[in-house]
Amino acid sequence: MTVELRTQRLCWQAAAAHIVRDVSLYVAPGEFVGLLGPNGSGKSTLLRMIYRVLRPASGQVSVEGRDVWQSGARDNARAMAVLAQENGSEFEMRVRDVVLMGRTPHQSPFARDSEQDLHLVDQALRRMNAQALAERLFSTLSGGEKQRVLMARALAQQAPLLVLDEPTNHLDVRHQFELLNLIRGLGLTTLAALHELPLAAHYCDRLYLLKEGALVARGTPAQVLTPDTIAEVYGVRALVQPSPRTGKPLIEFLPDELL
Ligand SMILES: Nc1ncnc2c1ncn2[C@@H]1O[C@H](COP(=O)(O)OP(=O)(O)OP(=O)(O)O)[C@@H](O)[C@H]1O
Repeated sequence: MTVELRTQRLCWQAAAAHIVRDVSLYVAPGEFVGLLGPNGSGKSTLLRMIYRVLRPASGQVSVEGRDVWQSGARDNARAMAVLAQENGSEFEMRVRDVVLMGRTPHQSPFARDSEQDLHLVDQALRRMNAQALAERLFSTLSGGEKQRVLMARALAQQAPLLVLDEPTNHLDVRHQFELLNLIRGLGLTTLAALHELPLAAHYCDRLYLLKEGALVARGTPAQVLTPDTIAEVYGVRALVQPSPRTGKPLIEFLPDELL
């Protein structure tokens, strides 16, 4: 099953500051959409309203037409798996039990973990190449290992929608590719905040670009990742040309020519 995600005119403010302004976006069933923007542009705040941690000042979030803020936490957890930025590094739990938390929305209260739950946990750990960590204490893992385990927890949840806040954070280059290949291969509806423009260009079907809380560009990677837009939003000069191999935008940053 795949689902669609829609936000309509989402706003959030802190004191008098408008942190997210009027953001309407759409992720089609099975689409992998990237959310880009500089530090502090509002990506995490927007995602937190989508995954129902931060109540919007105004606007709506709906999954398959159902308003997430009108639905229960359990229904939402079945529909949406989340990789948040605050990564729960305080967990004093075995890795296997952290991943098992992903099964909670499917379990009835006080029920024991089923064979199916344990099987899905093993499968998710294998997919994230983290089986060897299963018996370790989560708090003792490296940053990248934690990230892979939390991604395994999101996979074990078997939700049709993934909302990911910087999923490649802490990952080395090979693990970044493995994770993004995996996400693309799952074919789930996915919205991911990303910092690495070259990765977004290669992996995402479409992109939304935030600046100071508002959307300033949307479209395919080739439409969004132009030298002018990168200069305007990030203050960095870049050369962009289609890859001879994939046709997707190849970005060469010019780090000595900051604007
Ligand atoms: N509770 C709050 N009170 C005041 N300001 C806040 C609050 N939460 C977020 N902000 C501010 O809102 C802005 C957007 O923050 P947010 O974390 O959404 O940005 P981001 O695009 O995810 O940034 P980064 O790329 O650095 O992770 C920042 O300037 C942040 O300091």
